[in-house]
Amino acid sequence: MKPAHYVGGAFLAPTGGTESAETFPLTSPVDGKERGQVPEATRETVDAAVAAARSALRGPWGSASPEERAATLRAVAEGIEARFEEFVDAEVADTGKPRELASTVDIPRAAGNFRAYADLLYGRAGDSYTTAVPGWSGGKGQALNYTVRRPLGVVAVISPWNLPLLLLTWKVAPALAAGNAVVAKPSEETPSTATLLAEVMHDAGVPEGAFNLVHGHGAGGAGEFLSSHPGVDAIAFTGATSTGSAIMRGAADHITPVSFELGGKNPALVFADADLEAAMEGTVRSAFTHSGQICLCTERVYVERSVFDRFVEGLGARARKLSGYGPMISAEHRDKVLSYYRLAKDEGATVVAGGGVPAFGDERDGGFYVEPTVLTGLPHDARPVREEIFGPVCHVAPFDTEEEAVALANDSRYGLAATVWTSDLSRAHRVAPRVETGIVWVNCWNLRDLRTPFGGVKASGIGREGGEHSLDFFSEPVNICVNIGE
Ligand SMILES: NC(=O)C1=CN([C@@H]2O[C@H](COP(=O)(O)OP(=O)(O)OC[C@H]3O[C@@H](n4cnc5c(N)ncnc54)[C@H](O)[C@@H]3O)[C@@H](O)[C@H]2O)C=CC1
Ligand SMILES: O=C(O)/C=C/C=C(\O)C(=O)O
Repeated sequence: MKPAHYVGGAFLAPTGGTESAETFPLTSPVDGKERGQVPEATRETVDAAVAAARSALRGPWGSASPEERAATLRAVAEGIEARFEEFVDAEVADTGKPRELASTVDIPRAAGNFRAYADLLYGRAGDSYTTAVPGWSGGKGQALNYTVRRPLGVVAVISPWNLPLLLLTWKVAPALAAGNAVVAKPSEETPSTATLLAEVMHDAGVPEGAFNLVHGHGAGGAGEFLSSHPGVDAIAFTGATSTGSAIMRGAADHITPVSFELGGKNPALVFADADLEAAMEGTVRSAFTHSGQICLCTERVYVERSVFDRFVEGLGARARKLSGYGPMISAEHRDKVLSYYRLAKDEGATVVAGGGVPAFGDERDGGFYVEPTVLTGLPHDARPVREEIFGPVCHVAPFDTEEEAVALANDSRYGLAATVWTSDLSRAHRVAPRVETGIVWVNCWNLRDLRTPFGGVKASGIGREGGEHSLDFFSEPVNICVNIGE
């Protein structure tokens, strides 16, 4: 399968139609070798995609009923499931992530995203108020106010490389459910499952122009052309906080609304009363799943002093035993993560586990792997403790009081997700609401119910996605006031 743009219901050959001959190489993170070429969308291709989306809103897609839209979403979910292994192969090839992760999380969740929003469409209720008509308005009796929701129009979806199909569909599904037309731009590192999704959309009979796909880079490329496009009515983005700022600057010219899910420096608080084995196992998952390349991953662990040594020893031993993990997405990202490993050592960190590059003695030595790493001993203001690394690494520090634990967790520019490990129910309910993040897990991590609000505070994002929250973002409430007289 070759990555291709999908515009107005047609796949564009890299050298045909409005497309230029420009392509860029796709590199395998597993062995560093080139795996193919990806077309780079020109400004004209992005214009064509936005125009196709606009025209779909005037056609059958724009007049489809919620029931018809729900049926379309279900057909897409079934289409993904029918080609499940192809999707898994493509996601594994692009990211190098363990096959088990792609087949138990990424691809099932992508189909699940379409099903969840098909179901949610049936549960939507609107406001309705009966209002007395005041004498000063020249009338009497009553008026009926009710609210309908109108799609925003053409929605740009810009997604990252870490959970490529999961995060793309997490936005595309509610955007379509709400009746919008979409132009999607996946990460340049991971174009394959998005192209398969376009094939599924095509085969499922999604009306032409309702879903469009353009490939290419971000700054100065397809991402920027799309997010600053005057024909785009809303932008949904997941990725780096710095990219969010850049997109916001472009969006400002057209007052385009944004939904942002950005970076994190997520804390875990481990109290002495916690089930320590469960906390260690949970932290291994939260710090090292997908080699730490999930925005929800734990990078700061605060442990009550009386159990600190035991926790560090247990976490370090588990980290050293990890095998079968995947690589960083690119050489550039590997170098970034390794620069933080070096910085931590230079700043006096104790390396409890990892800290370098693994040697496999096979093709993976040409890939972009780094070791799962546990650090201690850095001051709270050290850069590796404050900045998002986005790799398989966490720093563990002790605390003495609940107050101090909460203060340490909150002393960050980010506020995406936190985990609290305690067996004291009162403490759990006391601490969780005081942690300044959009999501707090108690005695678990990344346990997801797709109806719940998902997103971050501070530099971790703007708005919430999930369930009704996504449908609210992707539609505009319109109040209709009818004078019904006496
Ligand atoms: N969910 C998260 O929080 C994620 C955070 N990151 C963080 O971002 C760092 C860099 O990873 P990248 O994939 O390069 O993330 P990124 O934020 O640069 O890219 C995400 C998406 O935005 C697009 N993009 C980049 N610059 C753009 C611009 N100026 N205008 C419009 N679109 C633009 C990219 O092409 C890609 O589709 C990582 O090291 C990590 O720290 C990366 C991926 C996910
Ligand atoms: O929606 C999920 O379950 C996971 C979301 C993860 C991210 O947003 C991320 O890693 O970027």
